[in-house]
Amino acid sequence: MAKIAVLAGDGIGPEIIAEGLKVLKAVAPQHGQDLEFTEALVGGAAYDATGHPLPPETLELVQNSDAIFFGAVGGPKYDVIPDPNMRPERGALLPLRKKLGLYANLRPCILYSALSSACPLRADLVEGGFDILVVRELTGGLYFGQPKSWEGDNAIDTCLYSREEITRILHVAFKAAQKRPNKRVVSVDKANVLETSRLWRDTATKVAAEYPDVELSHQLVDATAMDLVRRPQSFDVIVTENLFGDILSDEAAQLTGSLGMLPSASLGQGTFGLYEPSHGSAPDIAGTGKANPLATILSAALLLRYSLGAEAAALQIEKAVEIVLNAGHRTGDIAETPDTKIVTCTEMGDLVVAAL
Ligand SMILES: NC(=O)C1=CN([C@@H]2O[C@H](COP(=O)(O)OP(=O)(O)OC[C@H]3O[C@@H](n4cnc5c(N)ncnc54)[C@H](O)[C@@H]3O)[C@@H](O)[C@H]2O)C=CC1
Ligand SMILES: CC(C)CC(=O)C(=O)O
Ligand SMILES: [Mg+2]
Repeated sequence: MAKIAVLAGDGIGPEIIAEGLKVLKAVAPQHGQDLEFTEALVGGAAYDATGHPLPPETLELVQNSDAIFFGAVGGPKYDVIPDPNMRPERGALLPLRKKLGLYANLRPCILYSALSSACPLRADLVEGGFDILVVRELTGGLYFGQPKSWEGDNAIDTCLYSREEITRILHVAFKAAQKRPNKRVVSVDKANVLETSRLWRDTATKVAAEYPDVELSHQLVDATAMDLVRRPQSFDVIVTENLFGDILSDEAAQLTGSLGMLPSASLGQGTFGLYEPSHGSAPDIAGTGKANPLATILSAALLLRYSLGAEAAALQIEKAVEIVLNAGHRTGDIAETPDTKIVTCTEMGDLVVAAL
């Protein structure tokens, strides 16, 4: 039996996780997967209940699980907690990633053909769709480097990377590229001004020598941001550091129609992983039924693929999502026109279950 820790979190977290669970519970038995789900508090919900965004019980649960199914954390209510390290993002999500060694964040940005008109780009730029895999380094860089402080009118964040940290994420990217038809990696940095980026570029060039079948190119992050909207189809695998990957993947997500379409897998050395939509807690739509659960449902597929090795089950979910989209069902964020009939978060989950 595989143990899945379910951490729904804040805002739309509980709404989208409910739909992801529905799908997991429907598909797993069809593939001989016996899953045990245990829910625990995280983020603002945990802070409200226990005074800590990552209570020891939650940490213990995840450390004894095979995978984490995660919603989202944070929201304006928690931005005023005096100690920033007690806020949901810095007090729960980042420590979870770091403590569990989840350094590789995979974000597959795929434009489904049914959603081509939900993409904000000109039709001729995305005809035939695109399939970009963003490989984001997740436990280093500016989000974690010390010192980190704000005193009076001065604040500091530290960007720190070791060659070892860069090497291991590059191997993830090159191995992923080897399995894809185009076998191309763009390593994104800011090597014209940042020392960490100079080390990154040097390391990328060295690691590339071990993958002669994969084509490596380097690009500065500002130009990548531009090219994503100018020629998205030119990208295959993008590998980059934590902050750049955070920003570029939201940009790429919108090209697929909505941030509500972008799943993610956060992986380390073994099969353990944390699976969450790439978006946040969307406080502006929480409780309205407007949340798109597809990023979470697609993250459930990644959980089956990477932590449980259940490729057929993962493909079944991905196919079901495609069927639902091809049939014209839309949540508001991916509606093409004001006249498009909108389904709720729960209805979208039900439609995917029905299409499995
Ligand atoms: N992994 C996590 O838990 C993350 C947490 N956050 C936190 O979430 C809170 C809100 O942050 P924002 O900057 O507003 O980012 P956000 O990703 O929550 O929302 C950005 C925009 O996208 C929309 N959106 C996001 N997910 C959607 C979905 N599934 N369906 C339909 N629309 C969706 C929202 O309504 C909003 O207009 C903050 O406290 C932030 O720190 C942000 C990103 C990731
Ligand atoms: C707390 C943030 C780093 C979360 C986020 O924006 C992300 O992981 O994409
Ligand atoms: Mg982000």
